[in-house]
Amino acid sequence: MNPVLAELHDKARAVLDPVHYDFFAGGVGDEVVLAENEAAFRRRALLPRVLRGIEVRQDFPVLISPTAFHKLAHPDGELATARAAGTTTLVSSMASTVPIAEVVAAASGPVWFQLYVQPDPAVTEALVRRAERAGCAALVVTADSPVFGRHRRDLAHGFHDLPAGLAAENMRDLTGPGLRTIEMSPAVSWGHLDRLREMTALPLWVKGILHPADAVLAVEHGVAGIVVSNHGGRQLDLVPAALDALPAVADAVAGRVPVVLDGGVRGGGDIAVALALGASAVGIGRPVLWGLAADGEQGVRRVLDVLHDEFLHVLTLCGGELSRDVVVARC
Ligand SMILES: Cc1cc2nc3c(=O)[nH]c(=O)nc-3n(C[C@H](O)[C@H](O)[C@H](O)COP(=O)(O)O)c2cc1C
Ligand SMILES: O=C(O)C(=O)c1ccccc1
Repeated sequence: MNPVLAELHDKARAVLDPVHYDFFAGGVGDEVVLAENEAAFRRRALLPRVLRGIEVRQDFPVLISPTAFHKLAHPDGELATARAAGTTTLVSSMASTVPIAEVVAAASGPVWFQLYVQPDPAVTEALVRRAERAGCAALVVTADSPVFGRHRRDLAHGFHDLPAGLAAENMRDLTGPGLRTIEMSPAVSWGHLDRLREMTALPLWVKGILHPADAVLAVEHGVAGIVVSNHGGRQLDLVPAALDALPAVADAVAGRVPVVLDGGVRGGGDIAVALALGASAVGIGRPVLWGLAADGEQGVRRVLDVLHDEFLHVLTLCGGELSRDVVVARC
């Protein structure tokens, strides 16, 4: 792994309360998928093209994936993440410990709002209005969580609640005074997505697609984009690595909407592999949390800078362009 990312992860592990480290680091069940997300990249090799005479000039195809409770990592929480994002799109978790309006105000680039559709439609609508008023540029509905994942590390620690003074601030005073808890609901369906599309002019993304048939349904329901994701191995521990699910989803979508991949991206080479297999960009989850815990805004900035620098380097070594044929199995 890149030594800067390794150093930030080590420092995060050292400074965080072990309960909070395990909340961030952990996955569901036996954590098979957690490990597979990273291992899947190591099972691929890049087959570069040469002598193409291309000087790479390319946008940084990275988003910050939504992760909950940044104040557990650093006192500045999501404000530090937003400041560090620069021009990188920040997908801000509905479960942020800073209200979305303050996250957007701290950011200089686009902020998208990640939403778990709530069983009470009035609460969902209030959250959408909150995101709109804040100035969010898109809504990302997470579809892979009909129930909370069973995270054994959290259960072993008895970690259920945020410490005193921290809260999921977007849930404050939504339809009455006080704090609401975030609920997951197996009743959430494509119908809810349709209602969201009618409710708001914001581009609507869906996150947590693995099956190509669901990708087709998402396109038919008018989404602006799809995030191929297994929630960083935190929901169902029997699914494929996110990278292994990507090609079939990309084929099914056939360029009609952008496809973003998240899960296990830990270096510039991983970004290149995901792009070659059909992603238009990748999302970064835990490495951002390690940067934040290790060194606040500066740590997150270092994570993004290292990934950007490595990606451009790899892309140049690959001849400047990525297509499916430049990725082969590493047997
Ligand atoms: C600590 C933690 C909290 C997360 N919280 C959310 C969340 O609130 N909403 C969401 O859609 N995904 C959430 N995710 C999933 C991430 O958006 C993303 O899919 C995943 O972390 C990507 O994998 P990576 O960590 O290997 O980069 C969370 C992940 C972690 C590790
Ligand atoms: O931990 C998670 O993966 C997650 O998505 C979440 C959702 C709501 C509250 C806290 C975490």
